[in-house]
Amino acid sequence: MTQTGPANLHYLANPLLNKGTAFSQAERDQLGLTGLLPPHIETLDEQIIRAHAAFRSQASPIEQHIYLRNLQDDNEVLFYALLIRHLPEMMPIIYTPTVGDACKQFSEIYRHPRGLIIPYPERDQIEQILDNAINTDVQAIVVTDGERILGLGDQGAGGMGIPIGKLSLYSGAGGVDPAVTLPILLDPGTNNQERLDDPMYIGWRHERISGEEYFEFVDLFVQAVKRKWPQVLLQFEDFAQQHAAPLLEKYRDQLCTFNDDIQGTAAVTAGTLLAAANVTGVPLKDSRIAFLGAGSAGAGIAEELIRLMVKQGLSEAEARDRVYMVDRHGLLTDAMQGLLPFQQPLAHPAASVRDWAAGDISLLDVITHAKPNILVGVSGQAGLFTEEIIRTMAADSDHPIVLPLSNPTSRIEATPEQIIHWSDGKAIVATGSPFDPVSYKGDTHHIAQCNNSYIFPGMGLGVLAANATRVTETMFIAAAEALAALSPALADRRASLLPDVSDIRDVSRQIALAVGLTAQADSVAPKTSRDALEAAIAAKFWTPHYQDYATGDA
Ligand SMILES: NC(=O)c1ccc[n+]([C@@H]2O[C@H](COP(=O)([O-])OP(=O)(O)OC[C@H]3O[C@@H](n4cnc5c(N)ncnc54)[C@H](O)[C@@H]3O)[C@@H](O)[C@H]2O)c1
Ligand SMILES: O=C(O)C[C@H](O)C(=O)O
Ligand SMILES: [Mg+2]
Repeated sequence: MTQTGPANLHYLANPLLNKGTAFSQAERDQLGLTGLLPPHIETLDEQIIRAHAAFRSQASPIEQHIYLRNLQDDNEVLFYALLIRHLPEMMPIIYTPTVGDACKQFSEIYRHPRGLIIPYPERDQIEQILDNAINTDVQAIVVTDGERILGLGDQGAGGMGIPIGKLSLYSGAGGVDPAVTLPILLDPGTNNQERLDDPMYIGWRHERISGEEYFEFVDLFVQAVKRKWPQVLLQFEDFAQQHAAPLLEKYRDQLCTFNDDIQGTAAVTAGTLLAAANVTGVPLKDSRIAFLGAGSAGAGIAEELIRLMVKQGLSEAEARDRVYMVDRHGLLTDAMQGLLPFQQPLAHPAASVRDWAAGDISLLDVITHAKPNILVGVSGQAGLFTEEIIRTMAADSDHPIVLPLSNPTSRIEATPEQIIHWSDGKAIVATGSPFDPVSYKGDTHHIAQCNNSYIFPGMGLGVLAANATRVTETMFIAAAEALAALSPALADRRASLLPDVSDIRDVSRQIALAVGLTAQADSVAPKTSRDALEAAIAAKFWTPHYQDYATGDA
């Protein structure tokens, strides 16, 4: 059937359908596209080369981000084909750290609609808003409310950059068809005065609603999602500390959901530390672990490590005794006022650490007295791992493991270069944001990127391929163990603790298998054979390719 007039826009304006210069002559004839496109018909490969040159010609990472986001809003097949071919080069642009700048500048760089925005004043219309999604078969949602964007705090509606970036990795790293993904921003206002004062701010210009009103708003959203897409996987991302854990507890048994900052981070860190244990020869159960930052990520990681230490033979009390959480007011103890419910089980008896300091027990006090061999930074504050802290730690440990996980790069607790120099080359380092290898005294230290991006794409693929209805803690343990088993450091102690980013699609497939098998064992997914699950993962795994609209071939 030959189409003429505006109907052809259907193909050009929908990024899930558009092929740009790759529309064939037959398609151009049939869809009424002749004259709208330059005459030279390109292959996807040629388009990738041209798009890569254009990407390279951008003057700065944020310009490159803007370029890629525009390409994504124009032609998703080309965007993903380009991204997958150049993942190590482009991941830091569409994701951490550049996505942090994109969130800060979201209003200035806003070009096209993507996903859904649900402002608080429109809370009575959530069902209609969900109906307006351009993709109807929605299987995976990432939602944020913009309140704790990386370590950059409240970015209001600018937080939308994060669900967009995370879902780009669902498809780019996890093989989930972009047609089934949906980024969502809940906009309950912002307390970021700079945004409220900015005439260009595109969000709801109002201070954040809070308390009961806030939880009711989120509940209206979750219940509407459950009604419209009962099977959907709902990933919560970058919610503030006072909301993240309560929302997870409230919804984890109501639908297929997880909190990436709590659970995804826990799994990637556990996987990194299981791999590190093979390098150092010190099993996790014999480690002592200090955290700077006892928030969503810190507590999530701590609880996961405790579960693993118990699995390795410790009692829960023994495992808890090995974990030290330091926050703004020092080491968490049971004498502290105002600990949040999720922090309380991680507090040490005050009596057991009474002699460590006269007042608040600092991280340095913890390093001095507890002599941890593992130090994790999830404070969102730059520079807190001082030279004295690292030197003190290295003096007591042959292989100190130091993980400054705060993102983006500007928030890191200490750079790999600093840590390796201060520890005289002894430290094993992994970071939340990407870093180049460090040379020190003739050795090259590879810096793994310990970021939940190694987990959530495979988790998403596994949940969808296995038809899981819930996300359990054991599924995250399985993901951590699968990741650790893929560590290049198993074969070569000098290699990175985690697989190269260029291998992340294979990593995601392996994690998906482990997650799917565990979902079946946990009875949250229909039982199948391992072969059938592998086949389901392979069938679900999307690679960018063009459909032939002339013949109807997919
Ligand atoms: N690498 C990853 O995959 C990954 C995953 C999740 C979070 N993160 C990063 O971790 C950081 C924290 O995230 P979160 O979700 O836990 O946030 P959060 O707000 O829940 O927790 C941060 C905690 O750090 C504490 N803190 C702040 N300043 C401190 C100081 N000077 N000394 C000690 N503690 C201090 C806060 O009181 C809070 O409890 C962010 O920068 C985030 O980007 C990284
Ligand atoms: O987004 C990231 O890079 C990791 C993590 O989810 C974070 O909030 O820092
Ligand atoms: Mg996050």
